[in-house]
Amino acid sequence: MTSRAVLSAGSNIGDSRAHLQRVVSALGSELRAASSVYLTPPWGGVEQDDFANITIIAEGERTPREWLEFCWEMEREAQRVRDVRWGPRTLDVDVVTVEVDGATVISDDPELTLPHPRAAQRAFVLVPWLEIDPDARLVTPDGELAVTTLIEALDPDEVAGVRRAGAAG
Ligand SMILES: Nc1ncnc2c1ncn2[C@@H]1O[C@H](COP(=O)(O)OP(=O)(O)OP(=O)(O)O)[C@@H](O)[C@H]1O
Ligand SMILES: Nc1nc2c(c(=O)[nH]1)N=C(CO)CN2
Repeated sequence: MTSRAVLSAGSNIGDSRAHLQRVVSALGSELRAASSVYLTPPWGGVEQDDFANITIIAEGERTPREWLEFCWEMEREAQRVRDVRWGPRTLDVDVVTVEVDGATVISDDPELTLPHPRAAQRAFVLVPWLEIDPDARLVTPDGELAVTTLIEALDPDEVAGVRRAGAAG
């Protein structure tokens, strides 16, 4: 079984670039592509510092659940404290979507919902993803859509707020 995961990582506490870089490094030979680091205004209505975000493509023999466990492990290592929903954090790693043997995995399990139910609304996920995969597509409740189409549907100010800040690392 070969699986391909798109992961989104964000940080707005501490050395954000270092937190993101550790995720990239931890993937080792499973890393296929990592976007530049983007500085992004906070999404979700909580007043807080801007985030640094990256989107990553990884490939390996992991099940979807094992990709989630990788995300948890990364968050644990960054000593993330669960506090305010959509609030500040040292590191947040989400599984955006997983393909197993070329087919998109669909799951409504609250512990691992796939594709991630809010990814289509998040410029901080989609813009970096497009950088590393110009043909990226996401399965949404409205069908499978090109990431470019999803970005066009977002608030242009939100998209413009996602600023490339240089290579990861
Ligand atoms: N696709 C997914 N990727 C990561 N976590 C998920 C996913 N689907 C469900 N979850 C569950 O969501 C729980 C809460 O995640 P987390 O605290 O990172 O949420 P959040 O970052 O505040 O919000 P959001 O889910 O909107 O990014 C996780 O413990 C995990 O079990
Ligand atoms: N720009 C941006 N906003 C967020 C982010 C994030 O990674 N980037 N993560 C959040 C946690 O769910 C809430 N809001």
